[in-house]
Parts: sequence; C-alpha cells; structure tokens
Amino acid sequence: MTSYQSRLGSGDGIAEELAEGQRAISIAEFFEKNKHMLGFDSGARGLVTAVKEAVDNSLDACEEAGILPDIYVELQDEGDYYRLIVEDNGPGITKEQIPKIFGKLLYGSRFHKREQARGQQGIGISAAVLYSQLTSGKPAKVTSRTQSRDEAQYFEVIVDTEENEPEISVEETTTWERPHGTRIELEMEANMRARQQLHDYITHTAVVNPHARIELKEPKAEFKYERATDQLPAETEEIRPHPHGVELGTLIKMGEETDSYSISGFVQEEFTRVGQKTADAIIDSFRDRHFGREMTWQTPQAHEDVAIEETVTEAVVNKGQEATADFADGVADTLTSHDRVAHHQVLEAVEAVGDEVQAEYGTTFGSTVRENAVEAAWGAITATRESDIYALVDEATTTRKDDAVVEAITERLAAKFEQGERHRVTRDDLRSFVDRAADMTEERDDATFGDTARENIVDALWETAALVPDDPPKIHDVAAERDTASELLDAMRAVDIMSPPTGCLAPITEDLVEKGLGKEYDADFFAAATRDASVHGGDPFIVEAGIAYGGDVESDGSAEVLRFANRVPLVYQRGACATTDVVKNINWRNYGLDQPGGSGVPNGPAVIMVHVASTNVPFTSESKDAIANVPEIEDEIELAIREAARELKSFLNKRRSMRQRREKQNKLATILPEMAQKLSGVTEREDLEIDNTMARIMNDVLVARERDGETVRLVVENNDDTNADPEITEIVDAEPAEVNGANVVEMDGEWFLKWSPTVSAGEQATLEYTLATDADPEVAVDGIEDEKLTVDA
Ligand SMILES: Nc1ncnc2c1ncn2[C@@H]1O[C@H](COP(=O)(O)OP(=O)(O)OP(=O)(O)O)[C@@H](O)[C@H]1O
Repeated sequence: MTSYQSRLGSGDGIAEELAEGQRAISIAEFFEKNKHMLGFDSGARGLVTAVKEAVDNSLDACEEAGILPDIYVELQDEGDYYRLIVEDNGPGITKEQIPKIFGKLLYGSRFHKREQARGQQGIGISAAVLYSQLTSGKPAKVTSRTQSRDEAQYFEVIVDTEENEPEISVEETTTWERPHGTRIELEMEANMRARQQLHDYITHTAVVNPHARIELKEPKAEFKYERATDQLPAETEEIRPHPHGVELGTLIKMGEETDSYSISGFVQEEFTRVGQKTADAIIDSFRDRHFGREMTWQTPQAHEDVAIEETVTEAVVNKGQEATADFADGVADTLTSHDRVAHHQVLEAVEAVGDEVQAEYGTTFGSTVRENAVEAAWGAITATRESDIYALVDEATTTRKDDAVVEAITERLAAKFEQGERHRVTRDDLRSFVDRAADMTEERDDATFGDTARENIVDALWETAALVPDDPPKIHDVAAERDTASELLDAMRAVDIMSPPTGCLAPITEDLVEKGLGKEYDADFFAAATRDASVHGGDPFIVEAGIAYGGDVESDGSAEVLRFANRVPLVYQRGACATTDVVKNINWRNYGLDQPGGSGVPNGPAVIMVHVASTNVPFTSESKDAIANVPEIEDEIELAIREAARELKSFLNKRRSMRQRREKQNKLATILPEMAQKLSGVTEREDLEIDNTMARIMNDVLVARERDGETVRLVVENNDDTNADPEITEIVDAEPAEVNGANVVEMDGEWFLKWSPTVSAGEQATLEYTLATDADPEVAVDGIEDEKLTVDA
C-alpha cells in the first residue's frame, strides 16, 4: 500500500499533493531512463549505434537522391572520449533543416511515409547527438553542402533538453572538398569493446548494399569495401495505407481530415487497392455492423396467401370496397412473389401498391392506412416464424439432436423476434440470442449445444437475413462517433482486399544477394531466394534468403546467421529475433547440415542470411535490433530459407557422390594394374591394355584421340546412363582441314576447333579432322564434371 492509499478517506488534499509532484519530463531525463530502448545503453554499444544511425541515414539520403553512396567512417581515440566522423556524398541538407535534424528529437522525413527506408522514426541521429552531448558536453559538428551551392554550411548544434529544440552555437559558411554531401562529427564517452559488432555492422552493410562504397578507419583497423555493382536499388514509390493495416485512431483522423463526403469516396481516395467494387463490399459489410440485417420470413404459400390479403383488407377502412380489394390483392401478390421477405420489403410493397391504387381510384391512401397495412401484412408473415426457425435450426444441427430439443430452442429463439418489431439484428445480436436460447435449453431440457452447433445456427439465420437499404452515414459523421468508426474499421478488415502494391519495396534480388555474399565470403557455393511480396497488418514485405557454404567460411561451431531489415544489419538481440527463431526451428539435417539434437542453428562452414524489406518492419523495440514474431513474416522467412537450402542440399549431395566416386576411382587405380599384371602372368599373354577400362567401370565419359596419318579422330564414349552434352575444343598449332562441322576460330597462330555433340547413354560419337602430322593438338572438355571425365589424348 502506498502512503497515499493508507491515508485515503482521511481528508482531502491528496489530489493537490499528487499534483505538486506532476511535472513535464525533459527530453534529457526521458533519454537517460530509456537509452537502452534507443541502443545507447553503454559506451561500447553507444558507439556502434551512433555509427549505425549516421551510416543508415547516409545510405537512405544517397539512394533517395539516386546517388551511388560513398561513405567514410572514422573513429579517433581521444583518451576517455572517441570522436566519430561520418561523411557521405549524398544530396546534403539545407541550411534551415540542419539544426532540426540534428538538434531535435522526433524530427524526420519518413515517419508518415509508406515506403521502404532504413530510417523510420526521426529519432536516430538526434539521439546520437544527445548521447554525445550528455557524455562529452560537446556539440555536434555538422558540415553539409547541397548540390546547388558553391559553399558548404557548418553548424555546431546541441539539443536543448528542456524544450527539445536545437541550440546553435556556431553557424558559418565554409568550404568543403566534396561537391555535395554531409559530414557529422560527434564526440562521446565510449570504448571499443564492441569492436566486433562495429566491424560486423560495416561488413554486413557492405554485403547487402553492394552498390555502396564504404570505408572504415578506426584506431586498430582500416578497411574499404568497393562496390560490387553500379546498380542502385530499384526506386521505390510511396503508397497509400492499405485498409487492413490502419488502427482506429488513424482511421478517425483520416476521416476527419478527408475532403471526401461519402464512405465510398473516402475509402477509394485515401486507401490503396480500393476501387468501386471493393468500396461497395466495404459499405455492405459496414451496413451489417451499423444497421444490422433484417430477418426474412417465409411468405405464406399460394394457398395461404388469403392470410395477407385478408389481414390487409381488415386494416383498411373507408377506402371503398373495390380500391381496398385491389390494394390488398396487390400487396399480397407482390409479397408472395418472394420466397422470403424482410420488413423493408413489406414497406416498399405497400408504398408501391398504395401509390398505384391511389392513382387509379383517386382515393387517398395516406400514411395511417399504409402503416396499418404494413403492420397487418408483417403480422401475417411473422406469424409462421417459429416453423421457419425450426426448419433452419434442424438443418443447421446434426441429426443426433432430439426433435424435442430442436423444438425447445426454436421456441426460445422465436420469442426473441417479437411480434410487431421489424426484426433488425446484427450478427452479434444473433449470436447472443442463440447463446441465450441454447444455454436455457441446455439447462432445462438436458441437451448440449457446443460452439460449432451454435455457430451453425447463427450462420443459418444470418444468411437468410437481408441487407438493409438505409443510406450509410457520411464519412465525417462516421469519424465523429468512435463506435461507428470502429464498425467501419471492422468492415474494412472483413472484406477481402488485394495485397498492397510492391513498388514501395526494393529487394536486393537473388543475383545481388549472391554477389554481396561473394564479396565477403570466399565460399564454394552460393544460393539465394527472393520471395514474392506478402502482407502483414496492411504493410507489404518481401523476404530474401542467401546461403554461402564451404571454401574459406569458418567451419568450427555453428553457422553464422546474418539478419537484415531494410538493408540494415541487425547486430544485437540475436536471440530475440524472429529470424533466429525460424533458423533454429528448421530441420537442417534434411538439407545436409549437421544439427546436434535436431534443432538450433546448424553447424558447419555456412553463412545463412535473411533480409526482410517492408514499409514497416515490426521491430521488437525502438533500437531496431530484432524483428518481432509476426506469423506472416516468420512463414515467409522459413519459405525463403528453405528455397535456398534446397539448392544447398543438391550441391552437398552431388559433392558427396563425387567424393565417393573419387575414392572408388583411386582404389581402382591401384587395383587394376595389379590385376592386369596377374592376369597376363597366369594366361601368359602380353600385358592387357587397361588405359580406358577405368572409364568404363566408372561409367565415365571418355574422350580419346586416335591419329591415322593426317586424320585425327576424337572418340567420345559415353559410359554413363544419361545423355552427355560435352563441349570439346581441340587447340592446334597448325591450320586444320576438313573440319566436319567444327566451329573454327583462329587466334595468334592457334586454331580452336569446337564441337558440341550430344552423346546418348552407352553410345559414342567420332569427331574427325585433318592436321599436319607434326602438329600437336591439345583437347579441352567442358560440360562434364571432372570426376566423370576421362581424357586419353
Ligand atoms: N546524411 C544525411 N543526408 C541527408 N538527409 C539526412 C541525413 N541524415 C539525416 N537526414 C534527414 O534527417 C531526418 C532525421 O534523421 P533521423 O536519423 O533522426 O531519423 P530517421 O532516419 O528518419 O528515422 P530513425 O529514427 O528510424 O533513424 C531523416 O528522415 C532525413 O530526412
């Protein structure tokens, strides 16, 4: 119990006392308490985060301006402090913007944009400035030059931590050798204990940004990553929000601010993927929630239609016999032409027939008469609702339900639709009617109604109910009523809507994922997969995966998992990330990797990379270290990894069978000559010719050259059980003749004769040409793995 609670009721003044303790929280205090959330929880980490924020911004800015990024990062050891310098060749920042960008938290250009970018929140760089100023007391030194200006701007900025406004201590024009770009210099209390993470961040940034040139210089190391491509990431377009991805507060705000008048106009104007048809479906779905539907009941059949006619006749007074009869007959006819009718259809029928009869007989059928007629006709129709409900319930429940039980619940349900009411219900109303009737029946009649039975009854009743014709409210009225806005939001979510367009995303693409990995890892094998776009909470996303295997990749311990979001490497919180979870849950043994215990990160010389690109990456916190466990994203991560892993599996299988083959071949190579020798010893014949026997035993493709005077023959013998398509090139140092279909190219006194025969399993092909006898040919064979090829030439 707090001291306030213990004194509650002991007099007034507590609120006043509490109020004394209330005060605005300064940015500095907030930052101090929450710096872990922003990635500045220690000197080691703070340095990595500051580099990351500055470099991410530089890459974003360059790409937005269509400039191939050239980024320089330097860390200088200043004793207790480190000086961080990050320079880019981006578009630069205007003089007016510099102070706000660096000296004001929550100021940025991307928060409201639905477009793939590294930065999202407008916190990053100003938080780094604040961290630097709180730990070193020094301002941020910013130099920036825009493309159109000859001179650069130089600012020294700090964040006014009470007001969250920039405070400028120096502002001047300066010269700078870069034609355009931005340079930021921050001093901070820091250490290099996270050197590895810093290197990882820079290296991995280079892997997924093969279009960038990045240089890092720190007290103990210096490295440079050159571009692997001049191709900038595909340009992205901003998109409007998707109806499945907005929250209620946002919808209300959009509804208040829109220039549209109707719901239909609003959803088509303000959201992506909504045309007239989808807008209509949203409105129908909204109507169901806002107005409910009207129950329909079976109309009395032809032989019973007297009932409607009679009651309507009785309800009409003083209108003349003939006009009354025509009116009653007309209403009955209209209604019985439908199998089932709802209240609004009775209204419409009475209105239409009333107008007709009125015109024909010159007798006024005023509103009272019409109301009475509606009431009478509706009474006749609803009189039979119990048998109607019985049929629906009977159909919707299993045959095991006792007839008496169906009757009991029917009676209770029918009682919910009172005589004289227009029977408008929402689906939720129906569900509670059914629940109450079912509960009572369970209690009183010893029956059971499980959830499925209840839902089936609700479905059966709801499906027979009719949409109401009422006009939906205008969008400003919807926005003004929280409950109504919530009905619209539910309606939008319930309608199937095409996924958002993906022009707002720029995946790395399979080719560049492999190139990027190849830049950093000298592996034997690379595979990559880029999935098609999917959606989570209305935001489109694309997952890519890459695998590098073998070669110089570290083989001790577990594989390296590289995680990326919007081309930014995630270096912290590995264990809390959806990517790691998915990697651990895959059965890697299926793909030929060692996985002790059958789960967890596999062992061996492998690098597994996963990139999630989205207009809104769901991070677990503001420091953007780990991706949250969103099922749609996890599914796509798994599919992307499996796609790349399948390629790895076939590579490993092939490699294994090649290895076995080599071992067999090596054994044969020692045994065969010994056997041949023994055999010729026993048979006393001359030595056996075993040169090409190995190729036959090993089912190899054998290429052997025979020379007969000037005729040269290359015999290609396919001992395998599948077709072979070798590319055979003879390189000769004299001009060949009668080349028989070979493609001949001469280069610096050498002739290249090329054939591409297809040799069926068990068959052979002969390639023939003529050549001076003293010339010396050399053969090269492509298209057959070394292990499967024997060349005897
Ligand atoms: N090097 C730069 N060149 C050009 N513009 C920049 C540069 N650095 C920052 N900006 C601009 O400053 C804005 C604020 O940057 P900041 O790092 O605070 O937030 P952000 O990158 O938008 O989001 P996040 O908080 O997620 O990093 C950016 O949105 C961008 O418009």
